Amino acid sequence: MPRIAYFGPQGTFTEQAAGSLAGQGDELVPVDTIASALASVRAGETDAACVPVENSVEGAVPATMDALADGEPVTAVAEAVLPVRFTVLTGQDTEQIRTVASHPHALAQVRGWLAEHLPQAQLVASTSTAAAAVGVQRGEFDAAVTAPVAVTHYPLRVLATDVADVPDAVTRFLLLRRPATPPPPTGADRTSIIAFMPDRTAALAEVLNELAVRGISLTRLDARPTKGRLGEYRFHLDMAGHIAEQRIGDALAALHRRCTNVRFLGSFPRADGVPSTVSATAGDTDFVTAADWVAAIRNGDQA
Ligand SMILES: O=C(O)C(=O)C[C@]1(C(=O)O)C=C[C@@H](O)C=C1
Repeated sequence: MPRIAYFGPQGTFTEQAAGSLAGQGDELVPVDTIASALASVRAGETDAACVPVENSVEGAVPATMDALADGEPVTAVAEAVLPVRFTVLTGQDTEQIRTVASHPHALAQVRGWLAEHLPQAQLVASTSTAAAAVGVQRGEFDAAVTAPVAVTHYPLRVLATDVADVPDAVTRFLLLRRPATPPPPTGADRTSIIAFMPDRTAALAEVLNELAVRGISLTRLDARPTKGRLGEYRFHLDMAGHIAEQRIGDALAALHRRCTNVRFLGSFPRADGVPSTVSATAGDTDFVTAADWVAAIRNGDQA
């Protein structure tokens, strides 16, 4: 039976995402950190891992960026986008709540609500929203900001539901496997890479230009320090399109020439189903016709 590791423990938003991406009969395996979810796939202990990648309010999840960049390559084969509204669970009377724990991304999305309803409480970072609920059960914290499903696993008092400073917040999750042939293109795909840049003037501008001249639309650009010298960064880029498409393959080949290293993180269908727009001169046939023309010249065969 295929096993999917997910960022747990039971009752996280990631468990919900993993459930929506799993096939029938897949076993969901909770692990405590994002790094250990990816480590279990790399080691072959599980077949896939589900982790959060970005939130519409708080941005990228740094632990996921680092776990994708370090270690053996893994590639995304699918994504899910979930609405994120929180439930506040407690084991105390409201007046006695002194500490509220959750994942830092979750705390950041309910800061306004906490200031209004629990102004006396100190905020404590936990490894995940569900880990905060476990902490409340153990008496380590007085309240936890969790995913709505957490209450089915951790029978605590529900202090509030539907809590969100930004009502339409969503988080995007990836399903990752050991590298294999990407799923076939659908016309509404995303390609994800990490570009390790040389320390050279305009290096990032050159990379972005390679995408721009091929009419490729970026859907995300995030920087993370390489943890080497101060000022050295790697860039996480998501773009509309699939590596099977000529303009994407051609652009990635150009980045391979320009960057210190490019890590391919997958081409997979977009959860929002938005089709890629292809400019008038960057369709697959434009590239094939152009390549045939060059080949003909090289063969002394110019029409
Ligand atoms: O802790 C969880 O429940 C998670 O799945 C992690 C996570 C995140 O990393 O952003 C997922 C969605 C919410 O934005 C808050 C926390």
